[in-house]
Amino acid sequence: MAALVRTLGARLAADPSPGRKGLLGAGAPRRCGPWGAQAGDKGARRPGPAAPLGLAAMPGPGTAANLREFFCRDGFSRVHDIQQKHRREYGKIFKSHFGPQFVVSIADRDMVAQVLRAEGAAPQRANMGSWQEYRSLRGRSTGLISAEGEQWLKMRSVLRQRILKPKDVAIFSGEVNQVIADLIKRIYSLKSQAEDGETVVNINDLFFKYSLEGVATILYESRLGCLGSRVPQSTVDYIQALSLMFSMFKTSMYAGAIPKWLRPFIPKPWREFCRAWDGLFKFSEIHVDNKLRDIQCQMERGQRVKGGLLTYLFLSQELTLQEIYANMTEMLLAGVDTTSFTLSWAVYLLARHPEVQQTVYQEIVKNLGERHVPTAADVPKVPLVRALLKETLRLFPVLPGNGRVTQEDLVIGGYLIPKGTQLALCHYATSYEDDNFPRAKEFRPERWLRQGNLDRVDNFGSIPFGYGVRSCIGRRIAELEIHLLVIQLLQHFEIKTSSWTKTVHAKTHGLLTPAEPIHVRFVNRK
Ligand code: HEM
Repeated sequence: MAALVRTLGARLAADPSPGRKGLLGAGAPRRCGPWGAQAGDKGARRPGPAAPLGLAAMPGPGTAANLREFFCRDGFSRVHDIQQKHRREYGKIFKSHFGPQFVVSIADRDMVAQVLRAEGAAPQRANMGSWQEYRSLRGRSTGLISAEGEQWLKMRSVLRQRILKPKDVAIFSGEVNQVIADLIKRIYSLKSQAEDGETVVNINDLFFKYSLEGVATILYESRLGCLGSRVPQSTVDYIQALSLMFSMFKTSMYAGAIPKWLRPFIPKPWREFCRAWDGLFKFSEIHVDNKLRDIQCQMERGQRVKGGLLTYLFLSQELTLQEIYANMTEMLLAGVDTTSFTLSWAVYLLARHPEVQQTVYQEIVKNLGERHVPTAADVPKVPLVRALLKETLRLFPVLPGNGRVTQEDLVIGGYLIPKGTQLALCHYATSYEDDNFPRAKEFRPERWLRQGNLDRVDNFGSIPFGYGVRSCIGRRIAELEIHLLVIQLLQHFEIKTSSWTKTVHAKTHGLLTPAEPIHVRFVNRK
């Protein structure tokens, strides 16, 4: 590893801006957005009409320090902490090198807003070279996450018609409620096996199965059986591939960060990266093919074919079969851990804050009743449930940072940032700024409640689903799964800390995850 650090360090020192001529300030700007240095330029180092500074003048950790932080001090598990540390040390905008990549980090609400509001028609999130390379190696298509440009625009315009708006996903309330009914049964069964009759250990395991079952029900229009006592083998294989993908997070980061020419010397990261993807694709192909066979049978019998997202994709023929496989694979990857970790954090926060839990419960009972099974139409009647999710994602944004590659020269914070620069938007750091959220460290869901119809509680300091045309396409699915489950959990149980519930810390493991398992007591309401 030391040799790797030395080699990368030497290459970066020799070529501080790989692939970009003039990145460190040399070369004339091609075009700056009309928003320019003055608009919302809260963090500018040299305000006013002065010419923007070049990147050479931007502060930031040195290459060697950054490599040490990430590769030797396990910085990959502390991405969220490092954001805050660098924000304190270097200010709201700073530069760093990560492997062969040069990154400008932005840890300021107004600058983040400036970047995202200025996006073009097909924003690029990050260099997806390693994802794209795997796909072309195996003859597979890219999906929404890995695609760029025209290809992305085409797929996004097809998928957005079916799942982007709350009303599109409201129709899945019935299916989601069936999954919730199974989860509640499972909780009763786990409680009955516990010594105290109440404690469920490692709730993320439970919510992982719920999220996988829930999102697969919507994406594949079929049940996987994750919440039963015997999980089918193909699902077990998938879970293994998924955990390989995440446990290999660091490895897959290395797979992207390690240049190709180093692969013969360090083959494992790339090999494991491909193995994990093979498993994820295989699972999607099995379920997509099953659905396709079903539809063919129905058509042969002369029946009218009706269905959800996948059926629509087959019948409309707007995407090729390879594109359907790729999108189902990438959406499933994006839709399971994100939802399950968010649920784990929400339940943890409710257990630790009984007074908040009681207020949310009272609102549910008052506006929906003690046993009414809610649908999407009921969610606006319990604004505190929505506020709870927003506050959970503010404190524990499952994606602590996001990325954009600039598509034209930009002036941000008084610096000229050339087209093609990788930006890191530090959402975790901005979520904990008192200026953005008074008493930011405190869990106060009510901060998200609207005072009146005209009041909008938007805040670029916390945008856990991203923003704009490339924001999370599964947001409404995740919200439906989480809102409906939280309502029913609180209708059935009072959630309490167990004697084992300690303060749980966050660590970055690809996503912002609990560093320790969370155990809680589900106490029956009646
Ligand atoms: C709590 C749950 C979730 C959170 C916090 C979350 C967050 C995010 C974020 C921050 C992005 C990047 C947005 C941007 O670049 O502006 C994203 C993208 C994406 N998410 Fe989610 N997500 C969640 C659940 C889901 C679910 C359930 C699905 C699928 C059903 C999903 C599918 C996707 C896809 C496909 C993209 C890429 C979109 C594109 O590039 O066009 N996500 N998500």
